Amino acid sequence: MVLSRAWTLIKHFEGTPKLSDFKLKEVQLPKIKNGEVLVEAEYFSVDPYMRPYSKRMMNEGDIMIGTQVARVLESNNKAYPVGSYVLSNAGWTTHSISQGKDLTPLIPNWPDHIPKSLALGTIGMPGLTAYFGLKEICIAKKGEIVLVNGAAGAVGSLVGQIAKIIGCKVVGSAGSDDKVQYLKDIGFDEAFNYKTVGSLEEALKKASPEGYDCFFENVGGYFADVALPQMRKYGRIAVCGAIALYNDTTPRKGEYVHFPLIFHELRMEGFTVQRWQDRYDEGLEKLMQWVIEGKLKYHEHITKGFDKMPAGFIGMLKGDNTGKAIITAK
Ligand SMILES: NC(=O)C1=CN([C@@H]2O[C@H](COP(=O)(O)OP(=O)(O)OC[C@H]3O[C@@H](n4cnc5c(N)ncnc54)[C@H](OP(=O)(O)O)[C@@H]3O)[C@@H](O)[C@H]2O)C=CC1
Ligand SMILES: CCCCCC(=O)/C=C/[C@@H]1[C@@H](C/C=C\CCCC(=O)O)[C@@H](O)C[C@H]1O
Repeated sequence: MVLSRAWTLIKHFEGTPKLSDFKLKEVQLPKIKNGEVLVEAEYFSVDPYMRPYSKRMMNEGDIMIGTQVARVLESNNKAYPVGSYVLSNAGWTTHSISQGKDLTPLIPNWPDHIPKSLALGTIGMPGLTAYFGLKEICIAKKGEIVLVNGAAGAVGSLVGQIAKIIGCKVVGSAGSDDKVQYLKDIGFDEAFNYKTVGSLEEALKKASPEGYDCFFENVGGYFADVALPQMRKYGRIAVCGAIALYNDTTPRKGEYVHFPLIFHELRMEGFTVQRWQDRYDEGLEKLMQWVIEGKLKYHEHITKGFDKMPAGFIGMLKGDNTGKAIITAK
C-alpha cells in the first residue's frame, strides 16, 4: 500500500493566493487493478492559468490542478512499463493511480543529458505555446520586430529566442534588473525593467523607434494599453495570457483597443495552445532539436520539496522565477 500526499484547495482565492488557502492531505492508495498504473511524481509545474482556472474548474476541497513528470512505479498496463516516465495531469499529489487516459509518455529517445523536468517547460506546454503562438498567430517573419512581455518567464524567454532563430529583432520586458540581464544573455536585442522605467511609452519607443510588427502578449492591463498604439501597420498581436489581471477582484478600466486596431489595421487573436494538439509532435521535436543544438537556452527556477508547492506557486505569480517555475517532489 502506498501513502499519497496531496495539496487541496480549501478556499477559492480572493486576490493573490495565500498559504492558508491550501491544506496538505494524506491518502492511502489501494492496490492497482487491471489496466491501471501507479505513478510517483518527480517534478511539478506551477502555471499562471491555475490562478484564474481554479475557480472555473475546481471545487473547494479538490486536489489542486496541474501537470507533473512522474515515474511508473507499478503497472498493469502494457502502454506504461515500470520505470518509464510520463506527463500526468493528477495535480499536486505525490502518487496517483490511473487507467492511463490522463498520462502521456515523454517523447521517445529523451536524451539522458536533458533534464526530464523540461517536459514541463521548454520541451513541454510552455515551449509549444511560444512555438505555435509565434508561428501561427504572430506569423513572425525574418526582419520583423517582435515585442514580448513577461519575457523572462517560461513562455516569454522562448518566444524571444525562437523569434531570434527566425531572424527577427526582439524586445522584451521583465520585472527585475537580473531578469533584464538574463534576456540580454540569451540574445534579446533590447530589454527593460517595466517596474523601474519612468515611462513605459518612452521605453518601448527607445527600444524600437520604428514600432512593432508582432506583439506576443502575456500580461494585459496597462502594458497592452501602451503597446497597442506602437504597433506598425498590419501588425499581429497574439493574446497568450493576461497575468496582470489574474488576481483582480474588480474589473479594470483601460484604453479602448478599437482605435489602434482600426488606424494601424491590426489583427489581435487569442489562443490556447491546445489548438495545435495534433501538431504537438512537430513542435516538441523542433524544441528538443534546438535545445540539443544549443540554439534554445533553458533556465529553471527550482523550488525544492513537495511541502513548498503553495509557496512555489505564489512565488511564481509574484515574479520570483526566471525561466520555468518547477517544484521537485523531494
Ligand atoms: N494561451 C495559452 O495556451 C497559454 C498561456 N499562458 C500564459 O502565458 C503567460 C506566461 O506564462 P508562463 O510563461 O508560464 O509564466 P511565467 O514563467 O512568465 O511566470 C509568470 C511571470 O509573470 C510575471 N508577472 C506576474 N505578475 C505580473 C504583472 N502584474 N505584470 C507583469 N508581469 C507579471 C512575473 O514576472 P516579472 O518579474 O517579469 O513580473 C512572473 O515571473 C501567462 O499569462 C499565462 O497565463 C501560458 C501557457 C499557455
Ligand atoms: C483567463 C485566463 C487565461 C489563461 C491563459 C492560460 O494561461 C491558458 C493556459 C492553458 C491552460 C488551459 C486550462 C484550461 C482550459 C479550460 C477551458 C475552459 O473553457 O475553461 C492549460 O491547458 C494549458 C494552457 O493551454
